[in-house]
Amino acid sequence: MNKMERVIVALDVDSREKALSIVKQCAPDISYFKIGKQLFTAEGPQLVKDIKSLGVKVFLDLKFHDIPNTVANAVIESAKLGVDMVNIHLSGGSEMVRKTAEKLNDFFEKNGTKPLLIGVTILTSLDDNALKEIGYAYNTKEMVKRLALLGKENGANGVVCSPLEIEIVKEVCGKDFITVTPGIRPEFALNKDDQKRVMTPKMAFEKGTDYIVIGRPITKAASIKEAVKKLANELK
Ligand SMILES: O=c1ccn([C@@H]2O[C@H](COP(=O)(O)O)[C@@H](O)[C@H]2O)c(=O)[nH]1
Repeated sequence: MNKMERVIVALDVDSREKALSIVKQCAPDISYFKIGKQLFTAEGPQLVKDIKSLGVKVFLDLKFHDIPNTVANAVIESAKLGVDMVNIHLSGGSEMVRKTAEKLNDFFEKNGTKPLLIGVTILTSLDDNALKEIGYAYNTKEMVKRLALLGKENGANGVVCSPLEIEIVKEVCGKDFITVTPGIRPEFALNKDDQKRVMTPKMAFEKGTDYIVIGRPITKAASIKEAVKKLANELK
């Protein structure tokens, strides 16, 4: 896959019309889109199916975090929508991850297809001070490493982490364990907004990430088409 095929654009908008307009403006250079809590809450599962029917890939970013039975069943409902990637919070614990992975494997046996199961490690909006405030005993790098291992050992296909931890995740979990990295700020839009652990897209790919997630630098650009072009140039 070339780099642009590994760019996931976050559709963080409040309506179907806006989401479909972004998808159209990104085409044909970008073919992977992320539906998160805002858009899903506004428009529901039908929009997920409709975006999938355009022939693009969908990452359903609902970051499930609950008791094992609830998370596993919610992930199965996501799989039924035909999405390509789903995620859960790894801080939900090993039993939650294992049960979800097992249920997804059963789903695969019956349907011949399943989404990638990706575990969220530490949100890219958090830094070491924020982890201290929450009461975590380790810094961001160590926490990401520990949670990534927990994910790998219990059946996740990869993790969401910041680009700063790509190398450590690959080192401890192996190069085939997928990294999905938000916290991406291209040279043409370096404002961090609420992100703390960031990197440029070019550097993130150089560090070995599998996918980058990018939202506002593209979706809030004066011209989405122009921003996509600039991103493609940066990645050349
Ligand atoms: O740790 C995480 C997990 C998910 N996200 C999501 O990625 C995008 C990033 O958007 P930007 O506008 O490029 O900052 C957004 O949908 C988040 O919910 C993340 O940023 N960090």
